[in-house]
Amino acid sequence: MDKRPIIALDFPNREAITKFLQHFPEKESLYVKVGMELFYQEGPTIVTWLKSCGHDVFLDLKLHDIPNTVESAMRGLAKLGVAMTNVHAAGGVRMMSSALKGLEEGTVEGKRPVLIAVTQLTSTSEDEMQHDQGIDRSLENSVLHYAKMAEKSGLDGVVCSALEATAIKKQTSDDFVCLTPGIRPLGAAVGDQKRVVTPEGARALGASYIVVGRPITKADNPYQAYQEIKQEWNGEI
Ligand SMILES: O=C(O)c1cc(=O)[nH]c(=O)n1[C@@H]1O[C@H](COP(=O)(O)O)[C@@H](O)[C@H]1O
Repeated sequence: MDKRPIIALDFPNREAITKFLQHFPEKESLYVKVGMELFYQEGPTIVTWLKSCGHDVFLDLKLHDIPNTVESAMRGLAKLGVAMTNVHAAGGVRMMSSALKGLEEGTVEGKRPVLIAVTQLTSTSEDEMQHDQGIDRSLENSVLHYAKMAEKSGLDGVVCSALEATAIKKQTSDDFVCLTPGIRPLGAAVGDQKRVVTPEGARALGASYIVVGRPITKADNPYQAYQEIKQEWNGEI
């Protein structure tokens, strides 16, 4: 379990991030997430820059394509030296294994980035999953299925809601990662998320990491919001 909540930097450009990070003490090393909104605008240099500021980066591009394409993309992304990255488990075992192969081969120095697979997005409800994806099982079963496929492919863990973390932990190895977005402190606006859990709830349910965006990025005082969420996540309040 990482003590730092991962902050989702869902901003359009570097200028907006610079403004946001001014709320934080300069020397504080954060764990931040660069997603597609930012990466598609700023490209790989945004990762290099955040790392040079002393932050760890989770590169969330949710790759999902044919195995050969994903393998080559991962081989290139590995050079950025991010701490963690991801693919969609729906791409299947062959695609996930290829992603891992590309990442391993592309890692030139240091440790290979942690590789995890998105199961069912935390914005998806069971009804939506069954209707839109035509999956005739419970949401928890679908997430568990994907988690086992990810483990079989050699991946380090999955992205899921903390609601499924306990069940996943029971059926996978001890160090299997459950990274959980959809985190909302009590009373916070839920927005488009469906399977939400508080920071304290995520800890109690066995999450390995929490990812938090809007409750921090849209707060009047982002640093205070971050500190409160961090304390709750670490069981300090
Ligand atoms: O892979 C992710 O990070 C992810 C997976 C998922 O199932 N749900 C999910 O919300 N995320 C990401 O986590 C972040 C959550 O942001 P907030 O809803 O603002 O806290 C966003 O950047 C999403 O892209």
